[in-house]
Amino acid sequence: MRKADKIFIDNIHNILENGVWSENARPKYKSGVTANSKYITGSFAEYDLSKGEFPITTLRPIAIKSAIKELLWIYQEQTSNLDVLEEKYGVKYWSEWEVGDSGNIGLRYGATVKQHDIMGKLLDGLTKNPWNRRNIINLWQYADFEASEGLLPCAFMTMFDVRRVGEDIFLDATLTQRSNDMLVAHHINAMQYVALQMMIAKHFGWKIGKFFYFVNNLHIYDNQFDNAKELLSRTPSEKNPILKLNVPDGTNFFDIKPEDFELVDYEPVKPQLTFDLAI
Ligand SMILES: Nc1nc(=O)c2c([nH]1)NC[C@@H]1CN(c3ccc(C(=O)N[C@@H](CCC(=O)O)C(=O)O)cc3)CN21
Ligand SMILES: O=c1ccn([C@H]2C[C@H](O)[C@@H](COP(=O)(O)O)O2)c(=O)[nH]1
Repeated sequence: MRKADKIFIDNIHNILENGVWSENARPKYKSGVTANSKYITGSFAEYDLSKGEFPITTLRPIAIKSAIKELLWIYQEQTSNLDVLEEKYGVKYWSEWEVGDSGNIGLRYGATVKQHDIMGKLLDGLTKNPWNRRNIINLWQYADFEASEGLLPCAFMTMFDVRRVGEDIFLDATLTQRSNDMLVAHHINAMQYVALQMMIAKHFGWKIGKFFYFVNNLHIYDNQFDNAKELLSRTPSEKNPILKLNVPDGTNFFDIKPEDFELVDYEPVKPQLTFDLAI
């Protein structure tokens, strides 16, 4: 079985059998009922992208194109404006987290990237000395949290390092996430940061290396148990999906478009599941 499917199945079993229940949970369902979840802490996985190990399950369809568009909204557009996400990119799934009638999700994500010129500084650091060990994206900015309301970032820190093997330079990345709605967003989050890693690698003409994924609180909500059991009853695809970025080496980070990405050999098990999200 593919690594990502095995890890997903193991994580579901682990949460159902060894997880503990949240108390005083923040989110609520649309009905107003508190959304509790069963969770484990300290989940870690390693994927060698250069060997075709991508962090995507085949047990249900994952909205990869939407995930990549959301990522471009954050790191290229550098805005938290929902009109941009919904109208330019056609991604609707953030609307529940609008702050009042502001049209945005607060000084968070893309607005934080812009506020601190995080992407500019990251690319600059890698340009000046690829072997520096300080290539960090940190969206956990307390000053921004004090400046506006809004959901706090979940996938909040990414670190990058280069590694030479013979003639080739590989770019490795670590994504750190404080909280993850596993059935909904585990593979969305992992694959969107793999896409970011691929974009940075292309910008410099490097190869993609390893992707490390750490989640501190990995959970399944109390209204998702039927979905969890349905996923466990399925047989993963025999095919191994691979994400490709079809642009030449050296393509500027900001010139890469959603349609430059292609997910090949992706034949997820259907039908799609539906989720009543914790908001
Ligand atoms: N409880 C919760 N879970 C999340 O995953 C989440 C939040 N809240 N709050 C902020 C963002 C919004 N995210 C979301 C929200 C909805 C979908 C969703 O509905 N996904 C569908 C398909 C969407 C599509 O086709 O565009 C899915 O089946 O995964 C995904 C990510 C991730 N984040
Ligand atoms: O990119 C994302 C954004 C959000 N989530 C999930 C993780 C949690 O279930 C909620 C956020 O609730 P908190 O109470 O702030 O932890 O949204 C995700 O998995 N990925």
